[in-house]
Order: sequence, then C-alpha cells, then structure tokens
Amino acid sequence: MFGRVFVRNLATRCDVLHVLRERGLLQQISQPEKLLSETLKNGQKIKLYCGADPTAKSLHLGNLLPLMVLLNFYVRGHDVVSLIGGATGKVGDPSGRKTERDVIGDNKRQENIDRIVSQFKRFFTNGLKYYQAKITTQDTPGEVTYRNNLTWWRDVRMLDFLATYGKHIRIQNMLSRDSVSSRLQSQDGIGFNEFTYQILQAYDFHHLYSNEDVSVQVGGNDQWGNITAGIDLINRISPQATKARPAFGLTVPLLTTSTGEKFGKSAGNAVFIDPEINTPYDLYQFFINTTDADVATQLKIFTLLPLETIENIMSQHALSPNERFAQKRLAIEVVDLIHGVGKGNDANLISQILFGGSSIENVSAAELIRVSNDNRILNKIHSSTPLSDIVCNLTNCSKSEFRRKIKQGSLYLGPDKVKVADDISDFSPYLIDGKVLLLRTGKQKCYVIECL
Ligand SMILES: Nc1ncnc2c1ncn2[C@@H]1O[C@H](COP(=O)(O)OP(=O)(O)OP(=O)(O)O)[C@@H](O)[C@H]1O
Ligand SMILES: N[C@@H](Cc1ccc(O)cc1)C(=O)O
Repeated sequence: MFGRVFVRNLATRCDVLHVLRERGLLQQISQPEKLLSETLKNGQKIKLYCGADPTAKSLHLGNLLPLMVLLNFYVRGHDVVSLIGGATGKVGDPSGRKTERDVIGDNKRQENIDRIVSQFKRFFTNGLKYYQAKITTQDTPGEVTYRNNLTWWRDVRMLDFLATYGKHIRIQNMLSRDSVSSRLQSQDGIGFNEFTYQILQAYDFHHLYSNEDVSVQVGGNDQWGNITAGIDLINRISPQATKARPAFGLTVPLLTTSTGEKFGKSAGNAVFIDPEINTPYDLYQFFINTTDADVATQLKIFTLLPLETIENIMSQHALSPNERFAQKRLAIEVVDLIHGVGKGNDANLISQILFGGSSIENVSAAELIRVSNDNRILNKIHSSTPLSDIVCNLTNCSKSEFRRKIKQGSLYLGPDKVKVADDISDFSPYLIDGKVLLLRTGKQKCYVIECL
C-alpha cells in the first residue's frame, strides 16, 4: 500500500545518537557522552546489548523501546546482542517494583526463555527486512547475536566470585540505587536475592565487555541503576581498558499509559508481540486508537520511517484528522515491522471487513481465509447449516432473538450487504468464490465464515 521511502541524507553508522535523540528514544547517556558520539562520528563500529528477563511468555510493547534502539544501531551497521536472563530471571529484578516478584518454576521459565528468544530473532529478522523493504539506503547491517546469561553464571563459583569481585562491589552504591532505596523504606523491605540483582546484571555487562567487546548497555530508564552498576564494576576491574574503550549506558524513556503507569507486565496493561497472545490485528487496533496528540511521537518511536516522511504523514493527517490517516499508517507500519512486511495491510483489510467501511470486492476467498485465519477471526461451518443456527452460535443468542434480528432488518449477508428476510440455508448467492460468507449483525459486527 505504501511504497519504499528514499532517504536523501543517508543515515550512516555515525548518525545514530543524533537519530535516536530526534526520535525521542534517548533519556540518559552515561558520561563521557562526547567520547561515544565521537567514536560514532569517526565511523567506528560498536557493539551494544540489552537484556530481558523471562518473567512472561512474551515481550510487550514497552520492551520494544530498548529493542528499537538496538534495531536503529543494527540496521546502520553496528553489532547487537540480545540477552535473555536465564540466570537473572531466577532472582527477580526489583527495579520499578513495589513488591517482590512471584517465583516462576524452572519448566515455566525455560518455556518463557525459548519463546522470548524466538521473539528476539523474529524482531531483528523482520525489523531488518522492514528497513530494507521500505527505505533505500546504502547501509549494511551489523551482526546480531543471542545470549543467555545462564551460560556464564552456571560456572561461577560463589567463593571465587566473592574473592575476585566482592571488594569491587561497594555496598554504599548498592544501597543508594533507587530500586533498593525505595524498597528499604517500604514495610516489607527487600530480600537478599533482589538486593543482589544489580550485581548479577553488573557482572553480565562486565562479562560481555571483556569477552565479546560489548561497550554499551541499553535499557528502559528504570534500568539506569543496574546499568551504571555494570559500568562501575567494569571501571574498577579494567581501569586501563576503559581508558581506551569506556563502557556506556543508554536508556530510553519509559512508555507509560495515559495515567502515567509504566506500560508492562507488572502493571497488567501490556500488549504482547507474540501473535499467539495478541494477533497482528490486535496490535493494529492498539495503534489505531492512538490519540492525535501521541501519533507523531509513536511514529518516531515504533517505526523506522525517516522524520521527513513522518512530517508528511502528519501534514496529510492535519487536512482531515477525522479520517485518522496518521493512526492508520502507524498501525500498518508497526504491524509490518513486528510481524513482517505485508501483515500491516492484512490487518488493515480485517479492519475494513469488520467495520465495513470500504469495499472488499477484489479480495479472493483464499486471501480472506488466510488473513482471517492468521488473525484468529475465521469461523467454519458446514454449508447446509441454517442461518438461525449460525447466528445463534456466533452471537450467543436465542432463536427468538434471531427472529427479532430478522424483523429489525439487522442481519446482512455477502460483500453487498444484502438484508436477510428469512432463515435460509442456501448461501450460494452471497458467497465469495463459492466459499466465504460474510455475515453482518447490526452496524458494527461482521463475521467471516468459511463454508466447508
Ligand atoms: N514501558 C516501558 N517503556 C520502556 N522500556 C520498558 C518498558 N517496559 C519494559 N521496558 C524495558 O524492557 C527491558 C526488559 O524488561 P523486562 O522484560 O525484563 O521487564 P518488564 O517488562 O519491565 O517487566 P515488569 O513489568 O514485570 O517489570 C528493560 O530494559 C526494561 O526497562
Ligand atoms: N534487568 C533487566 C533484564 C536484564 C537482565 C540481565 C542483563 O544483563 C540485562 C538486563 C529487566 O528486568 O528489565
């Protein structure tokens, strides 16, 4: 539906910090920031990492913010590492939480790890394809690798760890971090497990810095304490190395709801990127409902469209805000980025079918079946089933309610929306390609039915 965008000023490796700042994806950078921006300006390649704990089956839209930072670096030639917290997930990060986390069993945690790692992989694969399909640049991507911190924590022995690293970890600093100090003041305090969490994340950064050349850790702004704990540890352990190659932290602003709550699992308001939990159409619906005040911000954060294109979208939107042009474009772009190029248009088609706005005349039955199946809105019936049974089944109504609907003239069949006057079981005049029946009940609700 929307073609490739030509980027006039090619965004190269060196512009990335500037790009992130313009897109509203930067909250804090550790010092000496100038050194990082100079390294980038000199065209040097860097390696960055971001981690997520396996505390749920799926990543959510909040987690995408730091991942969008990694993606912005990756498509422009930098290397990125996506880390799953197989070890840290056992302990539980107290950052931003008022209470201790519930314990997750080993099997459940492993299931979450497997799913999140596949989501990471899909995110970077689809994100790169999205960038290459939509934007003409000469950038060659960097490399992406996936790590589980259990692979190094498994071999760490407590006595060795305390002897080698213990003296470099300062209790004062640990106590002063927000994640700890806020919980110390609460009635239940904080357990030793959660108190030590920052050490685990600090050591991860040190491990990746020393063994894999990672020099930047990215996270949501609630991760600032854990990230700076890592920088402190690296500086203490490798003072010489950090002179030539300092370790940096970079945080993104927290995505919040209209009431100011962090958008995520703990707050119970997450929209997940796993299509088994939230379909591409659910994601589309979430973004279609973006307010006019937020839509430009979301286009900058959740897409890779150049700012110039976003300005054009907003100018077109301003001509007739009721048509929600910018929201539609945002929804299509995000679904394309997360679920694959083309899936945004599929979700848009579902929206047209369900809300009945535009005509869907040129869509084949095979296409309708594919798209509806992907988005879990496909219903199946045997072709001789009477309409009354279908309606009662789908809308959970009684036979007398069905008759009332007919009397009121609120049932329509087929793409031409022919009003139903009777209970029928021969749908052939209304079928698309002899296979798919569209049933509308009232103005709002439409069902896609495959006749078997
Ligand atoms: N709403 C958000 N806005 C920006 N970044 C976020 C948001 N939610 C999570 N993140 C970031 O995503 C990364 C991974 O988060 P993780 O999955 O471990 O926890 P979480 O989603 O914050 O979970 P919880 O809600 O249970 O605390 C972290 O860097 C975190 O700061
Ligand atoms: N503490 C991070 C996840 C994480 C785990 C280990 C790391 O090395 C980095 C990040 C969070 O809960 O959001």
